[in-house]
Amino acid sequence: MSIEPAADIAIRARNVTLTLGTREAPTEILKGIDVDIARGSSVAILGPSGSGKSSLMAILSGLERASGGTVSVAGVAYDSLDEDGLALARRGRVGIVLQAFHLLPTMTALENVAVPLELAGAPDAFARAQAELEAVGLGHRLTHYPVQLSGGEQQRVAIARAVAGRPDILFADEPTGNLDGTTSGAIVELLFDRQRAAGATLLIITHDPALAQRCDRVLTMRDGLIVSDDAA
Ligand SMILES: Nc1ncnc2c1ncn2[C@@H]1O[C@H](COP(=O)(O)OP(=O)(O)OP(=O)(O)O)[C@@H](O)[C@H]1O
Repeated sequence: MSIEPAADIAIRARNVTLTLGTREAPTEILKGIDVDIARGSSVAILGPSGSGKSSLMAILSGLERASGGTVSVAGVAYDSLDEDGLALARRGRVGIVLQAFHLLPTMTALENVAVPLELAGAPDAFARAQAELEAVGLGHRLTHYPVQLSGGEQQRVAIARAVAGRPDILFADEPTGNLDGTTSGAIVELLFDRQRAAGATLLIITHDPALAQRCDRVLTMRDGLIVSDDAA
C-alpha cells in the first residue's frame, strides 16, 4: 500500500500500533493511530500520563520502531517494521527537544550544537552553531559546559541544536517540564519563534493547556488512541 502523502502533509500515520511486554503478556501501548499533520502547522498532544504520547512521538521521530502500521515523515515513507525505513527516518529532517535536555556533558554549548551538524556533513558547522546559539540568546555562553548552565539555558542549547539542522519537523516532548513558570514561558516563546524561523512543523507534547492553546491544533490521547482532534 502506498502511503506517499500530498506535499502539504508533513507526517502521515496509518494504523500505527505498539505492543510491548512479553508474548505471554503483551501490552498494547498504541492501538492503531491514524493522523495527518499539515506541513508548517503546530500541533499539541495532550492526554493523561501513560496514554501513549511519548511512545507515539518516539515512533514518528524515528527513535523507536512501531509494531505495525505505516508512517511517512518529512517526505520519507516507510513501513514501520522495516529497519531501512527507520534508518531513513533517522536521517530525515527532524529535530528533537526533550524534557531532560540530553546535552552531552563533556562538550561545551557550542560543541553540543556544532558536532551533530558536523556529523551530518555541514561544512560550516561551528559558524552555524554559533549563529543559532546567538539566536536563542546564548552568544555569551558558547564555551560553557552544561553543568555551568541553568535549566533554562540548557533547554535553549537543546532548542538551538534541534533547529540548527534546519529540520522540516520539530518534535518537543514536554520541553518545559523541568523548568520554572517564568523560564517556561520564555522557552515556549523561543520554540515557536525558532519554529517560524525554520518554517518547520512543530509537534509538542505538553500537560500545559495554555501551551496547547498556542498551537493550531490539539490532539488528545487516551489509552493508546487519539480520542479528540480540535483546532485550538
Ligand atoms: N519500554 C517499555 N516497556 C513496557 N512498557 C512501556 C515501555 N515504554 C512505555 N511503556 C508503557 O507505555 C505506556 C505509555 O507510555 P508513554 O510514555 O508513551 O505515555 P505518556 O502519555 O507519554 O505518559 P507521560 O505523560 O507520563 O510521559 C505507559 O503505560 C508505559 O508504562
